[in-house]
Amino acid sequence: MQGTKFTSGASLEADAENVLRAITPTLDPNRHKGQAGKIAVIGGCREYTGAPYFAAISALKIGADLSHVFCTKDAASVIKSYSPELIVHPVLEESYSVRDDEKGVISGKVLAEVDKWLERFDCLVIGPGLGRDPFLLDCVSKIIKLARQSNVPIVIDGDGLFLVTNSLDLISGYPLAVLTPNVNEYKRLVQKVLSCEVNDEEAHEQLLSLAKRIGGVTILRKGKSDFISDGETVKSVSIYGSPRRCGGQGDILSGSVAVFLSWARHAMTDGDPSISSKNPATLGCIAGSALMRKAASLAFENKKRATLTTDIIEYLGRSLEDICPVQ
Ligand SMILES: NC(=O)C1=CN([C@@H]2O[C@H](COP(=O)(O)OP(=O)(O)OC[C@H]3O[C@@H](n4cnc5c(N)ncnc54)[C@H](OP(=O)(O)O)[C@@H]3O)[C@@H](O)[C@H]2O)[C@@H](O)CC1
Ligand SMILES: Nc1ncnc2c1ncn2[C@@H]1O[C@H](COP(=O)(O)OP(=O)(O)OP(=O)(O)O)[C@@H](O)[C@H]1O
Ligand SMILES: [Mg+2]
Repeated sequence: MQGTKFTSGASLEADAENVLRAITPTLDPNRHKGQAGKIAVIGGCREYTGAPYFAAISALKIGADLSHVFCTKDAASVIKSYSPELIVHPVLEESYSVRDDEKGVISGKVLAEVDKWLERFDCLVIGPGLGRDPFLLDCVSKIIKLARQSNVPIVIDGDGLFLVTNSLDLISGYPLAVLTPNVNEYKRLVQKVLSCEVNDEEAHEQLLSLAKRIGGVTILRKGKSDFISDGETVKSVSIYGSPRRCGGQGDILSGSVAVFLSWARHAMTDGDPSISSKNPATLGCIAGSALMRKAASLAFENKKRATLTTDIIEYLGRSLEDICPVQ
């Protein structure tokens, strides 16, 4: 991204610390469990158990009250064993465990299990460690449709992006959808939606038109700087992160964006005038990106080359505390 039009515009840089301060709720003794956020991650299969864990535990470490994971049966006991804090639902099925003649019934059961909970969630994160099994992705398409009907915000990452890039109708025109593509995922989106290649000379305009063409979703393009657009504006978050590119940092980000998006919506409902005209999805992305990068830089200061995703997660709390101290 260096040397592009995109990075040269200093005015693009978001005032991330003030966004974090505006949307982070105070710790009020009158609040009950759940009011600081109930998040669910849809992801976790035979191959990947780390990614949904990272997303779900990050949500808790930032300050959400409850974090659920909906994953396959194979992944569930593994994810539970990482943490007793997570509520894990072993409901998803992959093709290898389902006969063709059972698919309709099983798909109905998966949907019913998720639907029981759906309206209680403030945000879903769809995709970390989901895998690409066609039957499983078909069930997840139906979950996305249900979430839309119930106006539940969704953050789409990892294999969730693989799914929606091939079925854009799932999210097109849904302003409560956030896409968090990495370099590969962004390339696939641009190719599919704009029928061209990524153009870093016109990166700002390209991101705007991508968000506009998909129809009002918010896109957080991850990279050396993160760029965020809802089709109306473009913002960047460039605060220093970490030079370590260990896997899992995007998963932290997706869980963080889910919490901050929920908090931003609550702050707006509470009538905070400093953010009343803003898009909560954009605010959630700015806050999530800034916090993830700050935590990564603190972890790197301490662990250098040995920095891993679990180390970064340990710094999420302190990073938020530095910006918004508990009163
Ligand atoms: N500890 C964990 O559990 C972690 C798990 N993680 C989880 O991993 C998943 C993939 O995410 P990622 O970031 O590796 O995807 P990305 O950069 O597009 O791909 C890199 C290359 O791999 C290939 N490829 C990927 N999946 C494929 C498949 N099923 N079958 C075939 N090819 C596949 C891909 O090829 P292409 O898509 O271009 O065809 C590209 O060349 C996702 O669920 C994520 O959450 C991460 O969050 C890290 C920590
Ligand atoms: N070159 C970089 N310098 C600093 N931070 C970066 C750089 N590249 C990515 N990041 C940060 O790391 C986080 C994850 O981005 P990344 O592109 O690694 O996602 P990802 O490939 O989806 O990760 P994951 O391994 O979890 O799937 C983002 O918050 C982004 O800001
Ligand atoms: Mg990723």
